[in-house]
Parts: sequence; structure tokens; C-alpha cells
Amino acid sequence: MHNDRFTTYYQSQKILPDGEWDVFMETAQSLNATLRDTHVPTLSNVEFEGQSIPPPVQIPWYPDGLAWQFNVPKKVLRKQPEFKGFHSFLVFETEVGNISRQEAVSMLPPLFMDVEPHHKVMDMCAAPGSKVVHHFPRLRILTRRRPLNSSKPSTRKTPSPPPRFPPAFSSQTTATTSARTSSSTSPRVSPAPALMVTNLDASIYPQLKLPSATNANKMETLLFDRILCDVPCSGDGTMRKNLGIWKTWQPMDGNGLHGLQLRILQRAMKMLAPRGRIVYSTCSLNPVENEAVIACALRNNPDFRLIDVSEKLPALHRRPGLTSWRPTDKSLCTTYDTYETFMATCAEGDAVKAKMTRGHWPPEDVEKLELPKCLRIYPHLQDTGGFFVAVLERSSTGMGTAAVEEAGEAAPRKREAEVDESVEIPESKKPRLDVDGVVKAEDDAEPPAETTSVAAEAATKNPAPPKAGKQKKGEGGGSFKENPYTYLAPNDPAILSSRAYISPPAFPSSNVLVRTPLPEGDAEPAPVRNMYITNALVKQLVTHNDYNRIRLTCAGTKVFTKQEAGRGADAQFRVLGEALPLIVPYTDPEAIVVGDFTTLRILVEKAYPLCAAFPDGGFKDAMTARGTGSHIARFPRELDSILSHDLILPLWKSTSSITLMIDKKAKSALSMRVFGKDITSPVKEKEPRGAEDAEGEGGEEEDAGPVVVSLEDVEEGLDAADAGGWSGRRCDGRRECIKLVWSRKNGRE
Ligand SMILES: C[S@@+](CC[C@H](N)C(=O)[O-])C[C@H]1O[C@@H](n2cnc3c(N)ncnc32)[C@H](O)[C@@H]1O
Repeated sequence: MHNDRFTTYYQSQKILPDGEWDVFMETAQSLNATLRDTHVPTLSNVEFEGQSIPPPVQIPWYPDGLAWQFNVPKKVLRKQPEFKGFHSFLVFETEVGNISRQEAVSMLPPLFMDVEPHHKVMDMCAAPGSKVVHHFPRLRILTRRRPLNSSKPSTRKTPSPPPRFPPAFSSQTTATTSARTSSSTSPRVSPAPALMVTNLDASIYPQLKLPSATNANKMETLLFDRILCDVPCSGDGTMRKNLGIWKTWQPMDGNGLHGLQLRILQRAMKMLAPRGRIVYSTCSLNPVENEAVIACALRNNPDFRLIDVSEKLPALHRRPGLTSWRPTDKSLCTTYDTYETFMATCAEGDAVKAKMTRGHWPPEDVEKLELPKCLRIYPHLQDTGGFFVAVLERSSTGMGTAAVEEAGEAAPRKREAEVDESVEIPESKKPRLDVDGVVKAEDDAEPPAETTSVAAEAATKNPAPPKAGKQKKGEGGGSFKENPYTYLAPNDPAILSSRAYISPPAFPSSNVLVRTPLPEGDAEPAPVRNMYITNALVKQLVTHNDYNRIRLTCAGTKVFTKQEAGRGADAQFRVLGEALPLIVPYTDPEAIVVGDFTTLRILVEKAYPLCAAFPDGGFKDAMTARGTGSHIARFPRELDSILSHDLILPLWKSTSSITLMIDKKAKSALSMRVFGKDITSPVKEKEPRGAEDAEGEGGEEEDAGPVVVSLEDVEEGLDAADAGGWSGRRCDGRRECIKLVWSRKNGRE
């Protein structure tokens, strides 16, 4: 990230000694620097089987050079040594979420959102989640004062003021989650204190209520500052990669999706705050899915206009939106100039079959809508997929602007479903509209049936998520069976037991929630296993909206989890690595143990290094003096030039060993970056028995500390080997954390 004002101001304040500014700025981009300075030079001038292989190049239009592109056959990645190493780097960094791989143009919509840290953001169709991650670097500015796992703890004794967490929302569907997450209903986004994930049909998204800012006794509806509508589409812009589309493409794909796309966009329009912005995008080239949708939405909502974004991303080659197009039906024989000519040729019922409505055609006042302000991206322009983006803004008053008002006069202003007027649609299939023409999406509203058979069409390509409150198991994503969201009292014993890390009262203890099932009858409440933290707005929304109604699948970020402490000791809460940026600002600096480079190597290399394995001195002494359980360690960059910044990592001390408590893949990624290769040992490694362990049968296993691996590892392990030797338990019902309880059956651990 770069900001001239920031640079000028802070350089003139001399907050850093001479010569340190560049290092300071580099820190923010350390991963990109690793890629640029370490990998790209080794990948230049590479030959494979007599062919020169081009190195990765930066995508010219992506801000700050943070996006890269390379075209290399799989064979090269597998066999050519430099590319093989680069591939491992990519795989590990992707696994831990530092890099995300996607079609270049898919990165466009978030760039046009102009999200600011205080914004409330909604992603209407978030699954599988690759665009949500692009909002976060900006949204997280305030949640992470320092980069993840790289912060230098404050030297102040007084805890820092609480971070402000901006809110983000995402509506998503279950059906497109990748195979890896198919058991989960969440898109692949990392949770954050400001994030809620709901699983609903975006076209009937319910209103979210929260107490009025001016009158606490009143409730008001949440309006968003930014909404992304990356809608389900025919996807024909991806034809370069999805070769199957060449076989199956037909105009009905787009015709059928138009209605759903329009309903999703118009629902977003109703949820947007004055002066707010909507980015509408598809990876389709079809004007019926693009300009036609925008035209209908603008005519029905005169308080919206298209924004001119021609100055934005100047290096992006684009073409303007169309002002004329000619829809066609299945026969493809004829394209029709107007809706009327189409209807004149139609036998009764054909229009419904063709899924065509008046809204598929350019309206008469098309010029007034300024459709050329939309962006069309074509594959040949810049070696990308095909894409469409429109950026819409709501007027400051919520009233129509002059130009659009005029356009609106020609249109039936109050009817969202203008597009359906001339098509005979069975009563049962019509959406229920409220007085403003909004599809009813409240508790009392029946979820509307599709206006045409668009949903059936959509379902084949992008299966829609289940409808609010009406699901049965197996119906579009399964039943909704989440545990309730319960905020703990600030003096709850679970929170108090985490005091080792946090310094109340500054820590926002009242924003800690748990997901334990409600006790039945007189039964004792289930013990707390995990604690999550949310920002204040998410707390308000969770407390004032029925989580079943909004099908809330995730809120906030997990910060503490219960850990068995070994034989004879009570279970304790341990802090999670991904929560450290949130927890460290509240942690007494004295509580953080400092390690050196050798210590870090031992922790990365060994799964359960014995306490005795560490060199005498600082770290070992400090850890010896501490009790068993969860600890936080800092590895300062000054100690070795290889570290470009401080690392802050979670540890677990058992009676005999000290374990680095990060996911195995994160550990490998860390190892690749710090040591240039993966020096980690397999989790199944058997540690030599130390003197302290020799006290009893099986003592080592119980004392060695937990193993944290990903679900995939377990699944692979179970698939690949005789499963009899393993038993796994999901800690939180999600993919990221597995505790393995192992036995010695079959001689395996
Ligand atoms: C173009 S994709 C979105 C991709 C996503 N923005 C990303 O970057 O990962 C459209 C998604 O919308 C989902 N979808 C389909 N019908 C939907 C509906 N009625 N409401 C919400 N999402 C829907 C599809 O399953 C698909 O995952």
C-alpha cells in the first residue's frame, strides 16, 4: 500500500532513524518482496526441454504490484527444479491464506468497491469466497495494527486502546464450496471480528435490525455502504479455462439468469445507504446478463446512477458497456429487434419457455442510462478472462437524480418486476411485492418463487442456497443446524481463565461469544470449548436478529480454544495463532517470552522438541520458569537478518516439551520463508524419550502436547493408511482444527 500524504507526513516527523524508512515500508509487503526478490530472479532464464520458460510477471493494472501471473505447463511445475520450488512456495502460502489464486479479472470488483475501514460491506454472493479476501486487506487495517504474526509488542505497560473492527457481511450459498470444504457451509474466508457469514438466497435477503443510534428504544434497519453483487452467471467469459462451456453454450443460459440477477441487484439497492456504492459483476459476455440487468435496475430505481470509473486502474484495457443488443431464443434462428417483434412471432406460452421478458431488450431511453460507463473486459485485450463490471451509486438523498428521474418517468417506477409484465407467469411463480415493489424478505414473507424458470437454470450452474426458514435436509444445502451464538458475561470463568494473556478491563470481554448448544431442561450448560470475539456492531446484530432466520453460519474470529493439559492437569484455554494480532495489544509485554533464531529453528524443525533441546539461556530459562500451558513467543528481527520482521507465535508447554502451535502447513510456509526450505518433520515423528518422560508408561504421548493438523491431513491419512490406528475429533465443526488422539494400534502413532 502507498499513500503520498502518509509518507510525506511521517518522514517529516522523523519517527524512524535515517535509512530505516524503506525497511519499514517493505515490511508491509514482505511476502510480495519474497516473491519479487527471491523467486522471480531464480525463475528468469529458465529452460525446460529446450524451451525458454517465462518467469511470473506482475499484472500491470493491479495496485501496488501485488498480483502476479504466469503461464507454465504443469510438467514444468512438477519437474523443473526452480519452478518446483516456486510451486511449493505458492502451495504453502496459499494453504495458509497469504496468497490467493484466481482469474485475474476476478480481482476487479473489489478494486472498484473503494472500501474504507469504517464501511459496512455486504457481499451478496460470496461463495466460494475469493473476492471477500480482497476486501479484507482494507477492512483489517484497523483490526491489525501490525501485520499478522509480525508485530512488535507494545513496550507500554498500559494496554493499547481497543482496536476498532469494521463490519463485513457475506451472503453465500453452500453449493459452490469446493470439494475440500464441501462439508462446511461457509465460503473459504477467514473469519474476522467484523465478519458475519449467512447462508441465504440473496434475492430475498432479510432486513437486519439493530437499535437506533439516536433512540435506543427503537430498532432500525442496517444499510450498507458498499455492496458487491458478483452474481451467478452463464460464465461464458471463462471459456479460455472452462472448455466445457464451448460444448454446452446456448443463449438460454443468459436468458434464464437475467431475472435472478436483477432480483439480487435490486435487493442490494434496497439495502444500500445513501451515497453508497454497488459493484455489479459477471464473468459473462452476454448483454442480457449485463447491460440489460443494469438498465432494468436503473429504470426501476431512479435514485441510482452509473459511476464513471474510466480514470480508475488506467493500465486496465477495457471497452465501454453496450447500448444496443438483440436477444434471441433457443432456436437461435432470429434475433429480435424489439420485445414486440419477438412477441409477435411467439405462439402462446413460447415467451415463457424462451425465458424472455421486456427487460431483456434495451429500453427506449437507453441513452439516458449512460451504459457505456460499464466496463467490458475481453480476453484478447490483456490475456485475461472475459468480464463485466458496473459501478452504481445511490444519490445522497435516496431521491432520483435529474437524468435518471427522467428515465424513470418512462418506466413504471414502483414495479421491480417491470420485466415480467408482458409474460404470462403463473400466479404461484410470481414474487410477492410490497408497496415499494420490493420483494418481500421479512419474516412474514413467503420466499418468492422464481419469476420465470430462471432459478432452475441458475441451479444447474450455480445452485442457489436454501431459502430462509424453509429448508428441509437435502434441499439446496441441507438443514440449518448451527449452535446458538451466546455472548459471555465479562466475568465468566472462561474469560477469567484466559487472563494470562489479556489485561482487563481494556480487553473487550463483553464481545466474547461461544457456540455451545443450549442445555436441555435442567441439564448443566455444555462446557465452553471455544471463544470467539466480534466487534460491537456484529454483537448488536447477533443479539438483535434471530440467527436461525438469518441463517448465520459464522460470526467473529476464534481467539481461545480449550486444550487438554496432559495427565493430571486441568484443561486450559490456549490462544490461537491467528488471534494473536487481536490479543497481543492487550497482553502484558512481560508475559511474552523472547526467542532467538536457533530456538525458532528447533521449534519449526521438531514436532515436540523437549525442553532440554533448547540452548541454555534466555528462552529456555524463561520457559522453564513458566508453568505448563499456552504461551506467546516473540522472535525479534534484529537477532538475525533473515527475519525481515518480528514473529509472534503461540507455544504450548507440556511437562516435557515445547510445541509451536501453528497448523502444520503454516509451519511449512514459515519454514520456507525463513529457512528457504521445509525443515519441518512429519507430525508422526516419534520424539526420543527424555529423562523427564521416562516416568511412566505412555507418559510421553500424554505429555508431548497436542498435534494440530488440517482436516485434509487426517482425511488423507485415513484414506492412505489403515485407519484403525487413528482417531480424530473435530474441535469446532469446521475445517481448520483437528486434535488427534492417537493410539498404538498397528504400531502406528
Ligand atoms: C460468481 S459466483 C461468486 C463468486 C464469489 N464472489 C467469489 O469471488 O468467490 C456466484 C455465486 O452465487 C451463488 N448463488 C447462486 N444463486 C444465489 C442466490 N440466489 N443467492 C446467493 N448466492 C447465489 C452461486 O452458487 C455462486 O457461488
